[in-house]
Amino acid sequence: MTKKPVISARDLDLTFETNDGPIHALKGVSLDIEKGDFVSFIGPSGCGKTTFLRVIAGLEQATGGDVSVNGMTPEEARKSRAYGYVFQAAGLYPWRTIEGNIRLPLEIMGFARADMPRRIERVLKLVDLEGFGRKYPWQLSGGMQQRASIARALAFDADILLMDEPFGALDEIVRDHLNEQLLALWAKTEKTIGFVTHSIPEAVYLSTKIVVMSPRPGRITDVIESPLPRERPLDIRDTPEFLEVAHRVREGLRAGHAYDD
Ligand SMILES: Nc1ncnc2c1ncn2[C@@H]1O[C@H](COP(=O)(O)OP(=O)(O)OP(=O)(O)O)[C@@H](O)[C@H]1O
Repeated sequence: MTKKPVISARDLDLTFETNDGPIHALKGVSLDIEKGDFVSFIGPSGCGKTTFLRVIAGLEQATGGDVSVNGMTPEEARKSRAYGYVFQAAGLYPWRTIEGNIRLPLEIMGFARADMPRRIERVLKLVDLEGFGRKYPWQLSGGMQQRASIARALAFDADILLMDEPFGALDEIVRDHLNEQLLALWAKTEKTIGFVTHSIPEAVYLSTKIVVMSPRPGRITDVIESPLPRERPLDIRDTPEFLEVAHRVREGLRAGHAYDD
């Protein structure tokens, strides 16, 4: 049986018209993401990672090509709450408690009030923040805030989670811990995840598929299907298989840079 991709991009182009002339942010981008895939987008600054994620999310419109998300246009998918989106900065409202922040999208989407405490409890548990719902964001560490923002993206049960460099601002130990927790969460929830990162080890550790991108114009230069098992202890990073994938990503990034000179 062939699986139908959850997200499918065909020959995407996106040119931003700016005062300094057009910027070709995406060119000829084609990719299939299957249900339950964990796909990382990696590449140098300006290669279009965020733009691609935003096109999938229906927050940006491609100027050419096609995208489908759950068989719908990105805009329809956005309206039908097909995905949760986690931004670079946790972006929690400081005047709302953690519970209040998680409740916000549920309020906007018109979920039944009576149902909210149960949902909030469940997602706080998923990100290991039980008991922190009544705290304010400033009472939590950076890593905990980022987990709270993941909980907010999970609260309305979307099958797809789009994450734009969620752990970029955190120190390495915290990041390792969150990577482990994210993998556990992914295994438990069977979500399809699109994840932007600058970090080779992070991309290799997390992903079933690694998409290497390169700038000017932003395009995909390599798609690596990970040979690593889905269950991954942190020390898998010392295995020859892991290092081999990391090497291929690094080579891909290097080739993209050479093109740039
Ligand atoms: N709204 C916009 N208007 C004009 N240009 C834009 C806009 N958004 C992005 N760009 C440009 O498109 C290109 C791709 O940007 P994008 O943010 O997608 O890259 P990125 O790979 O995510 O970079 P980073 O790793 O630094 O976040 C860049 O040259 C950027 O300046």
